[in-house]
Amino acid sequence: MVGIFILSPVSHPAPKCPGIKPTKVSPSNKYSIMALHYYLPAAVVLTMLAVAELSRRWRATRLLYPPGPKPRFITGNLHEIPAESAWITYTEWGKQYGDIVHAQAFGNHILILNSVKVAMELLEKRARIYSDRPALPMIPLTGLEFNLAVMPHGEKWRQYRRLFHQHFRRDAIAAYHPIQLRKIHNLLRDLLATPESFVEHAKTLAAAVIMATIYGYDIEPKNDRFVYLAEEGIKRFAEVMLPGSFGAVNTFPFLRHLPSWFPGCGFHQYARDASKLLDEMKNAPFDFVRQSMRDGVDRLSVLSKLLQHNDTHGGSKELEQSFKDVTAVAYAAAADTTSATIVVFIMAMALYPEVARKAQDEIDAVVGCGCLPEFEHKSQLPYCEALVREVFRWRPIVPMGVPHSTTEDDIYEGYFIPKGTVVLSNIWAMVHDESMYPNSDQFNPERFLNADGQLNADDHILGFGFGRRVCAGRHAADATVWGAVVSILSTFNIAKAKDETGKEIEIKIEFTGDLVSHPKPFKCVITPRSDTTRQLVESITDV
Ligand code: HEM
Repeated sequence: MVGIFILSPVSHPAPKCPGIKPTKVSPSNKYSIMALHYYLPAAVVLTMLAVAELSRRWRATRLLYPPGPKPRFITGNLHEIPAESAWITYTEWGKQYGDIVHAQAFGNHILILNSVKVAMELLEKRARIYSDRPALPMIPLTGLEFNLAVMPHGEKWRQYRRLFHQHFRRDAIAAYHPIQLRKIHNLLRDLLATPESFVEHAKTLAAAVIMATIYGYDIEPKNDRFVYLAEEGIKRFAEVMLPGSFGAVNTFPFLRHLPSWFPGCGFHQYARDASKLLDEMKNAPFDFVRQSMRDGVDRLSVLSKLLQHNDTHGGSKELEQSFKDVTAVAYAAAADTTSATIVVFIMAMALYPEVARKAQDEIDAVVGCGCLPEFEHKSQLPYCEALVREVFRWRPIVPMGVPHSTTEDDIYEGYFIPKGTVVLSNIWAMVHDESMYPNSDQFNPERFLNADGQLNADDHILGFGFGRRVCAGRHAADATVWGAVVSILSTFNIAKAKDETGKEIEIKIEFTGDLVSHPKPFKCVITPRSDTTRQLVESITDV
């Protein structure tokens, strides 16, 4: 508005000065005066705006970045950032520099958030500018743009996220409880048959639940084609996202324009192969559901519901594509994370048998011996709920979250955070913050209970991330993990394995250093609690 007023032509009366003869105005002079009247104010305003912007930028660049290790010329702090388990280094930096740490790599800014407080301040309260994802060149090259988890914070992401929300929000999850329980009961049978393969069984459970939920598809016990495709797809995703393998092209985007025969440009071939595989991963289960619909088989799955609705409302091919994308992402995001969390639970129970016993006493008192727990029992099992919260806290399996990035310059507590900064939530540091979780290395469900044994208010599972990009499947994940925990505890004991001399074999608490950090192989013994529970598991028929 101010600009419109200033730029409006103003009519000035000619000056009437005695003794001074008015000069005749030549056409060129006339234009100069017009220019003076009309354009000068505009030029002044534009100059003022430019100066204001420059001074804002100047002030911004004069502001300090948050504290952090001193960067080297050109490479920044790259030499100090380990390719694996970076959260350990970042937590050390947190102790030295504080809750918010700044680092650089080849001119790219990295911000590490080491406390819940700053994560809430930036990722939740300032979500408008902290909800983007870093744009890695390998993402479009491999055709991974369909993945909601790496999409930029724009209209397409909103549309996909809404679709996801419709089917995975808290009050939609109850519809999947029967599927979850059916697959969890299969897990119990598998554990009875081959307890030493508990990691494989946890993987099968996670894959089976999500495949049945989204495609209405019951996976084969071994060598399932869809599971194979999905696992290969997840591998490609992890390889593309991690700095190691494609660090060069992800750091120097111009490299993607070099031809594939150019030395060091093998990533083109990799991207082409990955793209084919990802297409197959999306298309194969989609075609299966479409074929079932043509055959008149109602698979009662997320995808068939979406397609039926779309077909009856004359929906578009574009929408159909979005359903294909969203369901494929659900599998990719759910399988690895859920199975790793269940293995963390098994590890914790072998290490802390007294915790398992307390939970078993609670289950026996509420559910009764000879019965398996149901989701209806959840509210009566506060200790078990606290135990599940502690599993998520004790060893978060996505310890660095998924990187966010900023879409605008920002200033936080006097520090300058430039547009395009990669923001990492160091969930590992947050769950080991001694001021929030004393003796944080101990597995202790009581930290989530009040003195009266009821749950306290700390129900924010930090392991699911923050803000608008918080895990879209967290309610489904929580339900599968809860169901697996109480069902296993109600029927089995978990203990450390023993060597030939009868001595317990210590479990090393070691994890892989990937985006999804899995427990490294460990031994434990899983045995039925009693003859009754053995018979109970044997009597499960629906495989
Ligand atoms: C124990 C299991 C799981 C854990 C620990 C976990 C953790 C996470 C984390 C840390 C993020 C990133 C959050 C952020 O950017 O701040 C995330 C994103 C996501 N998760 Fe999960 N997740 C789990 C299971 C699932 C399941 C079962 C599904 C689907 C049914 C799912 C779907 C997603 C999706 C779609 C995103 C991307 C959200 C976006 O970028 O907008 N997750 N998850």
